[in-house]
Amino acid sequence: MAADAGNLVTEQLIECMNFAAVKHRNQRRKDPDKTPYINHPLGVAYILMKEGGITDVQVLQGALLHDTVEDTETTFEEIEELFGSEVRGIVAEVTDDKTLPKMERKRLQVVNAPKKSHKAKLVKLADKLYNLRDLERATPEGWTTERVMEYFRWAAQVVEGLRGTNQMLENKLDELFKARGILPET
Ligand SMILES: Nc1nc2c(ncn2[C@@H]2O[C@H](COP(=O)(O)OP(=O)(O)O)[C@@H](OP(=O)(O)OP(=O)(O)O)[C@H]2O)c(=O)[nH]1
Ligand SMILES: [Mn+2]
Repeated sequence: MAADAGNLVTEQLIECMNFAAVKHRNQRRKDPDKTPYINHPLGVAYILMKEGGITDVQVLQGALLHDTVEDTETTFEEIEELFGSEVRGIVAEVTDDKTLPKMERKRLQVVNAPKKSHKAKLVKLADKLYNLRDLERATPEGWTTERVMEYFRWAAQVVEGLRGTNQMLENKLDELFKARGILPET
């Protein structure tokens, strides 16, 4: 790759990391340590690169920004202005409508997963993989064992609709589901 092209990609990614860090600056994860929220979008992009083999810069940008509109005051217009329409599109596809009741949002994720673009499906697979591993690592404050198990069962339904997208990520998700008895052992 030409040096200039490489520098552009580096700049695009660092712009997103900084934007997400600023937007999520006051947020913490739900674990007892109150981990900074930014660890999550960074980790989702890291999973895509290191475990999914993904180098598509727009997918990685989408991963870094994927919770900014859903969880902060960020707008889609802002994302488009700074990062372009394709990144805006990926973020829009993975953003839940927080005005809907939680059960409806959860149901829509299952129903809509198969209709998502390939790039949005990649971000969703890595998001679920990160969150399930996070649940294995620490139980969010106030969550019962049953609620954790319910999240695994729901995530497995969403992942059903994302299959055929990235075998490496899907295999790692399947290992987690199997360990919980959610998929039949093959
Ligand atoms: N496992 C885990 N999740 C945490 C933690 N802190 C925050 N979260 C976030 O909580 C969401 C899952 O919790 P839920 O109770 O199911 O959903 P809610 O936040 O919308 O109410 C995920 O949102 P999301 O990334 O938008 O994904 P999704 O689950 O909505 O698809 C996840 O990123 C934590 O310590 N552990
Ligand atoms: Mn997320």
